This record gives sequence, C-alpha cells and structure tokens, in this order.
Amino acid sequence: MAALGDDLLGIVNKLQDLVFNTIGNDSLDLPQIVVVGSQSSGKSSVLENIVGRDFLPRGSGIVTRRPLILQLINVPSDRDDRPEGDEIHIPHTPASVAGHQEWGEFHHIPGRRFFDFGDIKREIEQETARIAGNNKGINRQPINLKVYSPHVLNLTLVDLPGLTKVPIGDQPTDIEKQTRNLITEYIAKPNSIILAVSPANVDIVNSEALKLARHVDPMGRRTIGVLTKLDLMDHGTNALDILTGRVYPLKLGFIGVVNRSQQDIQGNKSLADALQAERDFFRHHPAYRNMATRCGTQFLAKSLNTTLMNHIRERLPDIKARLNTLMGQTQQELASYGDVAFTGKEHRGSLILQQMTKFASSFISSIDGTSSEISTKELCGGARIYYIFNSVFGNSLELIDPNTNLSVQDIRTAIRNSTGPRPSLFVPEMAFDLLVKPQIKLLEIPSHRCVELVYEELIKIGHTCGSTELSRYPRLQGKLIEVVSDLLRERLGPCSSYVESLISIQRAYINTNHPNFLGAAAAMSSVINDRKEQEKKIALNEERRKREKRRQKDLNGLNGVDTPEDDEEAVEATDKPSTLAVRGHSKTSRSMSPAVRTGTHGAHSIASALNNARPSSPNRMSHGAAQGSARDSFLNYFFGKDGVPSSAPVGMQVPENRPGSRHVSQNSQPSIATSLRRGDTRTIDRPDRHVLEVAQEELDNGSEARDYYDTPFQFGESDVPPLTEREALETELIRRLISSYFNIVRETIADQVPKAIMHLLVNFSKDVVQNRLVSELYKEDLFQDLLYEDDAIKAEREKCEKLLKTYKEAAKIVGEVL
Ligand SMILES: Nc1nc2c(ncn2[C@@H]2O[C@H](COP(=O)(O)OP(=O)(O)OP(=O)(O)O)[C@@H](O)[C@H]2O)c(=O)[nH]1
Repeated sequence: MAALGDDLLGIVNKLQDLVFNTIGNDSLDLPQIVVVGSQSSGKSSVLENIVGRDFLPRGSGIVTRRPLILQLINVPSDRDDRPEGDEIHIPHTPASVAGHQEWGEFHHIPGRRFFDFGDIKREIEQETARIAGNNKGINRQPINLKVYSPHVLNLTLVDLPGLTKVPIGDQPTDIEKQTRNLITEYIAKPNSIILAVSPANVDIVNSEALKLARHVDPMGRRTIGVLTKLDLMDHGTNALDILTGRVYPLKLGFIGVVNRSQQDIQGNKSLADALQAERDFFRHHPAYRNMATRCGTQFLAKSLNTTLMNHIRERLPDIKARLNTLMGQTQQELASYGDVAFTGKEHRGSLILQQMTKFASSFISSIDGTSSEISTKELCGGARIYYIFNSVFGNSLELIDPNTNLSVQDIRTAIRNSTGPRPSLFVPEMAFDLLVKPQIKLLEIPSHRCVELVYEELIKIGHTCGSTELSRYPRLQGKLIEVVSDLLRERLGPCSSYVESLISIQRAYINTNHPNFLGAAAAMSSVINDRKEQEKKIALNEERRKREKRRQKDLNGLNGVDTPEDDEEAVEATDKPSTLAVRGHSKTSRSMSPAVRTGTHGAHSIASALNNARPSSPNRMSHGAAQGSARDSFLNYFFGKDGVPSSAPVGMQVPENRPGSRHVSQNSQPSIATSLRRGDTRTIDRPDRHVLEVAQEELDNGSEARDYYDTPFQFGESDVPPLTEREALETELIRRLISSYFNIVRETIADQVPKAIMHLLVNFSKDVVQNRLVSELYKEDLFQDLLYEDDAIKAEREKCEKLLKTYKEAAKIVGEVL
C-alpha cells in the first residue's frame, strides 16, 4: 500500500472523527463505502470478513436495523513473535486473524474500549434495540463503531438494513419504501462508493442492490459488485460470466466471496478457518481457479482500499472547497453573536453603548426604509406607515358620507330652530352651521385610529429591530424595547390631542368664504340644473310618446280605421300620464317617500314640488307677510342681498342689515337678485342665468311656501308632517352645502393628520430615541444585569466557535496533502 494512500485514508479517518465527533451531521460529505443489498444477501458477513473478526449480530431474518458506520483503523502490531513470512501482518489472512491487540470503540460510549468482540456484538444488538425496538423495526439513526486493529486496512464502511418486501413484526406497512429511502440517502452522496452485494444463488437480474446502485450511479463508476454465496450455486453452474463483467458492466468490476454459512456460524467456525476455506474454495474450484487471486475477501479488502484511496484523491479538492465554504458560513454566524473584542468587564459600557446605537439606528432605518433587512413578504416600517396614511386613513375618510345621520327631519328641525320665533322666510345660515359641525366630528374617529395604527406600527418596529447579537442579551433587549415603547406611549397623548384639536379647530369656525366652498348660489344653481335636466328628460319622453301616437293615428287612417279622438284629445290623452306622473310625484313628495326623505331624488322631488306649487301658491300665503318682503328675504339668502357692494372682494362682503342674518355666499360678483333688481342680466354668469330664470319664474308665480308652524315641536315617527315644496328645496340645498363644506374639511384633515403624526410621533421618536436610550440605560449599576447572557444563545455561540475550530483543523489536515 502506498504511503500516500495511507496518508489519505488517515486524513479521511481523522476528518471523519472530527466531523462525527464535533459536528455530528452530514455537512461534510466524506468518502465512505456503503454496503447495500437485499436482506440476508450476506452484507454483514462480507463486513465481518473484511474486519476479520466476529462482531456483527447475525442470523436469518432482519438483523441490521440501524445504519452501522464502521471505521477500520489500522494500528501497528504489538506482537514480538513475528513469525516466518509476513503473513501475520498482512490483513485478512488466516494467520493474521489471531488475537492481537484489537479493540472497538462506540461513539455513544466514549472512552470505553471493547477488547471482546462478543461484547461489541452484544452492544450493537442492545443499541439497535434501544432505538429501533425489539420487534424488527428499523431506524435511521446510525451506530458509530471504530475498530482498531493491525489486521485491517483503513476503511470507512456503512452497513445498512437490507431491502425487504413484506413487513413483519413492528415494521410499518411502508417498510420497503422507508428502507429504500434510507439506502438511497447514503448511496446518493457522490462521495460514497457503493458495495452492491448480491447472492450468487439468485439470478443477478433480480439483484435489488444493483438496481438501486444503478439509480444513483447510472454509469457504474462508483459501484463495486460483490457476489456472495458462490458455494451455494447449483452444481454445474458458475458465476464466471458475471465476475468477468460480461453480464453486467461495472467500471470497478465484480468480486466473488464465500462467507460462513449459517451452519458454520452455529457450529462456531472461526473466521480464520472460514477465510482459509474461502481461499481453498477459489483455488480448487474448476471455474474460478484461474482467477483465484482476484476473488475472495482479501482481494475485496485490498480493492476497496485502493478504490477508496483513488476516490479520496479525486474528491479531496472538493472537500477543501466545501470546508472553506463552511468556515465562511460559521465565521459569519459567529460574528452575528457579537464582537468578541467587547467581552470582559472593562468593555461592558462600550458594549451596551454599541448595542444601543445599533438598536436606535435599526429603529430609524426601519422607519426610513433604509434597513438592510427589508422584508419582501409584507409591508413593514415606514412603508406601512405610508400605507396607513394613504390607504387605511384615506379610505376611511372617503367612506364617510357628509350627510350621514342627517334625516330630512333633522334638517327641517334645524332650519326651523335656527329661525327662532319668527316664521321661516328663508333658509338661515345658522341651520347650516348647526348641521355641519356634528358632521365634521365624524372625522375624529378615523383620525384617532390613524394615530393608533401608526403608534402600533412603531411599537412593532421597536420589537423587531434587534439583531442576533442583541438576542444574546435578552435583558438588554427587553429594556431597549421598553424604553422605546415608553417613549412612544408618551408621545401618543400629545399627538392624539393635537389631532383632536385639528378637528375642533375645523368646527370652531365654519368658513363659508373658503374659495372651494360651493356657496348658496352655486348650490341653488346645481339644484335647478338638476331639475331642468329632469324636466328635459320628461319633456323628451312626452315628445316621443306624442310622436308615436301620431304615427299610430296616421297608420290607422291609412288603414281606414276610425280614430275616436281628435288631435287635441290625443295630445290631452298623452298629457295625462305626464300630469299624473307629476302629480303622483308631488303626492309622493308630500307623503315623504323614502327617496325624498333621504334626498336621493332630491332634484326630481324639487322639480315636482315646484310644479305642484304654482297654481295654489297665491292662496297659500301663510302669515300675512308682504309678498314682496318674503320674496326678497328668501331670495336674498340664496342670491345675495341688495346693498352688498358688487365689487366687494372675496370674504369681505358687508353683512346684511337684518340682524342675525349672515351671508353664505362668498361670491364677489353682484348677486343675482341685485342684478335682477337693477335689470342688468349681463353681469350674471351663464350658470347663474338659469338661477335667474327660475328665480324670476318663482317671483312671477309667487310660489311661497306653505308653512307648518302649527305642527308639534318634536316630530314622532307617526306624526311627521309631509315636506312642503319649499322645505324639500331647502333641505336639498342644505345637503349640498354640507357636502361641499365637509369635502373641504375632509381634504384638510386628510392632509393635516398625517403631517401632525409624522411631526409629533414619528419624527420626534426618531430624533430622541438614541438620547433616551442612553439616558435611561447607560448606568454603571445596570450593566451587570443588562449584559446577562442568554444560556441558549451562549451555548449556540460556543457550539459555533467549536465548529469553526473543527473546520479550521479539518482544513489544515486537508491542506497537508493538497
Ligand atoms: N453458504 C453461505 N452462506 C452465506 C454466505 N453469505 C452469507 N451467508 C448466510 O446468509 C445469511 C445472512 O447473512 P448476513 O450476512 O447476515 O446477511 P445480511 O445481508 O447482513 O442480512 P441482514 O443484515 O439481515 O439484511 C447468514 O445465515 C449467513 O450465514 C455465503 O457466502 N455462503
């Protein structure tokens, strides 16, 4: 055996030791020989022959029930009676298998040497039963055994449970699948050499071992075929074709062996005798005689050794590369547990300061979105705050209906109450003020919720901005979170009250001069436009109906059919549905249909109401007020008051002479009424011309409201009087004015609340967090407690340190030969 070969195997064994003892996992895939085959094919027998000792549990039925990782370690012989010839020192000869200083060691019983191989066998049995139970069950947890002997070649072998088809005993129903998976797991590793054991007395085409091996090594590059039970073949048959590779090609070839039969075992035939018998078998067998030197256990052991050596030589650069990667990863993990430079009492202060700074910057960067650990799974930090402002808060504001909770009765009552003891001559501004203020309060709940959501998000950021290094000190981490939470809680109060006052401010003064406010004239104009639209539609329908009637009549005339009605009648007839429709609507309006109550079809109802009012209005003057005066007051309210300077700038209108009456319109142009009185319609804007026309019409028809001042002070559900035409109009106007004003306030709040939250809560916390942490926690007497190290993390760090040391050692070992 080449010295280099020994070195290589020695290296792999050292690595195996290191890896198995220290790491205990498969992170470093080391070269090894894996023995596979169907149950009772002779796997354990082959292994025993290679070791040259009786040490494996044997028997018919399933015996190997846990993987056995067997490391053979060649140790120099301590025998002085070196006989003639060197046979005793050549492994696996009958002479060599004769009681030297040999022993086995189990990984699960460290430090104990088993000199009696019978004890090793018993320990394997017990250990198997301990994990896999007593009744035929299998388990994937390996048993690790090292055998030190002068008669073995350095090899690492893995004995695996044999493939079975039918479950017996405690075996699960999917035993075949489980075993197959376990075997595949071992042989799939590119660093494994597969020792595929097939009994020669079963046709090779049925070999489960070869089938499995082919699956993971289709080119047969790392599979060695072993044919057992050659002695049990039918007389007159032999396996020469297989052994010479003519039946199944394998790059590493087939090797035939003869192990002890069950009878030999029961008869306590020694391995030495068995090996001798095997030699004799091949030497004297007519078919194998010529190839006897390439058959048998000794040749198999040598071949395995050489193959493993070559394999290791091939794989070593890969192992080195893998070691480097592992070292890098472990180094990184270790670094995440903290800077070693900061350990020791004198560095406690700087360590705490360092952690605080890291925590504070992580808090700030999470908000700013500059954190290096940005989640791709969900919105977090600053992005979530933005989402709260724009989507959550924005949408909840948008969802508020400006007229929510405002029933027609509420509006009417407000209008009446705001006029005081006098009868309602016009829609008073007081009613608008009275009604719009509670509506603005509706913005308060979403605004508060917005503050709370941002606060909650900041608390969440506080909880997530620690590092692995910080989790090493759970008390420090807890304190840092606590201080940040306290700071945020402190800011929550001022921020909430500021936001509340933003809404109170809006309610404190209803600025009807706001440039975006619709104003009474525009509101009236829009109501009237809607009415016109509606009328136009009705007229169009009428026209269409008339045309159709005429066409029908013409057609009938042509066909000689008499028509009972003349043109006039026809028109009247076509008119009827319309009149009825209008009347019907008017009736509906009076009886307060739900649509009218809620104002959904306000324009239509107003149109109907106005139509209906015309013939009767002169007789319905209620309180004897001069017609001109009433008309004046009503229109003054909507269209401006005479005496307002036409050139008065926006927001600078002179108040009306009438005490208690204020202006709603902010229009700086001459009011429509003013223009009307002056007879100057040129100064009126186009949309206002409609208003003018309708207003003129109203004046001409004297359509004044009927009043209901004799109705009860509070309306019950059942005794609600119907809306007058005038009230319907007023209600609709008030609704539109409320909507317009509410929208202005909503826009302001949507803009101001996020700004206030950013200033008072988010930015403030960002600015003071570092100082607050230092002032609260940088105290000498707290250091000891704060730097209490978490036991689990400590253990993890130590494990990591140990691992890194192992990898470094392994890299050094590999480096010696590369
Ligand atoms: N005659 C003869 N019997 C053999 C030979 N090899 C194995 N046997 C017998 O076959 C039976 C099974 O052998 P094992 O070595 O236990 O087979 P195994 O594949 O390890 O069995 P499991 O671990 O249970 O899967 C035993 O009774 C052996 O004595 C051989 O070459 N010749």
